[in-house]
Formats: sequence, C-alpha cells, structure tokens
Amino acid sequence: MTVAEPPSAGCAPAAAAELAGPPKATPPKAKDDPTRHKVVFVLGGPGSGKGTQSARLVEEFGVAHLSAGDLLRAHMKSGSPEGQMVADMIKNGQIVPSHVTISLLQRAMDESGKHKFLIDGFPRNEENRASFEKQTGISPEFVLFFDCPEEVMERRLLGRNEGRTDDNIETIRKRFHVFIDSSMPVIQYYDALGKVARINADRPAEEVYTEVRRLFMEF
Ligand SMILES: Nc1ncnc2c1ncn2[C@@H]1O[C@H](COP(=O)(O)OP(=O)(O)OP(=O)(O)O)[C@@H](O)[C@H]1O
Ligand SMILES: Nc1ccn([C@H]2C[C@H](O)[C@@H](COP(=O)(O)O)O2)c(=O)n1
Ligand SMILES: [Mg+2]
Repeated sequence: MTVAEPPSAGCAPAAAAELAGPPKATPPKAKDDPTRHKVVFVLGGPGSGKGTQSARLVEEFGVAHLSAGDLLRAHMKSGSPEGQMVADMIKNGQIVPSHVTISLLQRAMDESGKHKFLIDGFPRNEENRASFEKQTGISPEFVLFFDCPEEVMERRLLGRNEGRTDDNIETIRKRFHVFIDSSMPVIQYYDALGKVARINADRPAEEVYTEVRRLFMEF
C-alpha cells in the first residue's frame, strides 16, 4: 500500500499534495494472499451505535477499529490550515474531501500492524467509496449497516455528552440530511453487490451485539 508522506512543518498541504502528485491506484490482492488487508465497513446514521458496537468487536475479536470521525477529530487539533478546514466542516456536518480522510486511514492501517479492520463511518459518500477502493485496492468483505430511526439517534446524540462540536441539534439535523443524501447511496451500492448485513440498531446495545458478533465468527 502506498502512503503519502505527511507534509513537512513548513509546507502548506496544497503544495505538499502537488509535490506528491495524484494519488496512485493499487491493484487488488488475491484472496489467498496472506498480506491482504481484510476490511469491514461499519455504517449507519449518526448515533446508530457504530462506535459502541465496534469497541465490543475489538474486545472479543482483536480486530483494529479505525473511526474516520475520530481520525479527523485528532487531525483538526494539528493546528494546520487543513486541520482548521476539517474542524469547520465537522461543525457544519459536512463531509471532508476524500484525499484527507483516506490518507489518515491509510496511515492508521499501516501503523496498526494488523490486517483485519473495522472502518467506522467510512465511506460516507460515493467519492469516499470510489477513491478508497481505487487507491488501496481494497473492497470490503461486507458492510455492517446499523439501521435506526432518526428520533432514537437524535436522543442518543443529545445525551452523549462527549463535548463533540457536532452534537447539537442544529448540526445533528444537517448530519441526518447528509446521511440520507450522500451515505445511503453507498449502502445501496454495496447492497446491490449482496454485501450488506442490516442490523436493527433500535434495541439495547447488548441485544444488537448478540447479532453482530455472529457475523465475525469467520472473519
Ligand atoms: N443500542 C443502544 N441503545 C442505547 N444507547 C446506545 C446504543 N448504542 C449506542 N448508544 C449510545 O448512543 C450514543 C451514540 O453511540 P455511538 O457513539 O456508538 O454512535 P455512532 O454511530 O458512533 O455515532 P457517530 O456517527 O456520531 O460517531 C452513545 O452515547 C452510546 O453510549
Ligand atoms: N468519512 C468521513 C467520516 C466522518 N467525517 C466527518 C463528518 C462527520 O459528521 C464527522 C463525524 O463523524 P462520526 O464520528 O460521526 O463518524 O466527521 C467525514 O467528513 N468523512
Ligand atoms: Mg462514532
């Protein structure tokens, strides 16, 4: 896997991207290649329980959990102009350009030393999906889709209390719109390929997990 070097301290992100050139395409690895990375995308609306269920899977199966949102939130604290752009976009419930998120994901995958990954909250739109598959050569083994009514997700997000800049009613409503308009088409894309495991997430977390864990017995 090719990983873009982080921009050096004195180099603006745009200039660094120009120096690095366009992202390279990576051919997919054969199914029986022991170095092949295996990925499950964990998708669902804001507050559907992606992080909660992923944490349990890490505990039981030792897979690596990469939350795109967590990586972006760490990046926004970098103090760089790109970090400020990410902060502004998250506060507005918008989706950050793919090249930023994919380079964070690729670096985290390489640094993890693992080969089985839960990628949580990614891909969020068609651009995320197509760019990731092209640049990494990775298609997901399957997609976990946590299906949950908006009013339940809204209640959970307003009660989360983790100090997130996007857990306020104004941004939550924007995030719901973005989920329906941009993220649902990605779930439909994988559904047409027979890769989506839909989980009813409007149940106690323990009950949801009982169903989720069965899918990982052969992962
Ligand atoms: N099944 C559940 N029942 C009740 N509360 C839940 C359930 N799953 C998660 N929660 C709670 O709901 C809140 C949101 O859960 P979580 O952070 O896992 O969602 P998420 O899908 O990762 O959201 P986001 O997309 O905003 O990161 C948390 O406070 C969590 O404790
Ligand atoms: N692929 C992604 C994932 C996340 N973001 C931004 C926009 C989201 O509203 C925010 C929070 O993500 P979450 O923690 O809810 O998964 O992060 C993005 O732009 N692209
Ligand atoms: Mg989350």
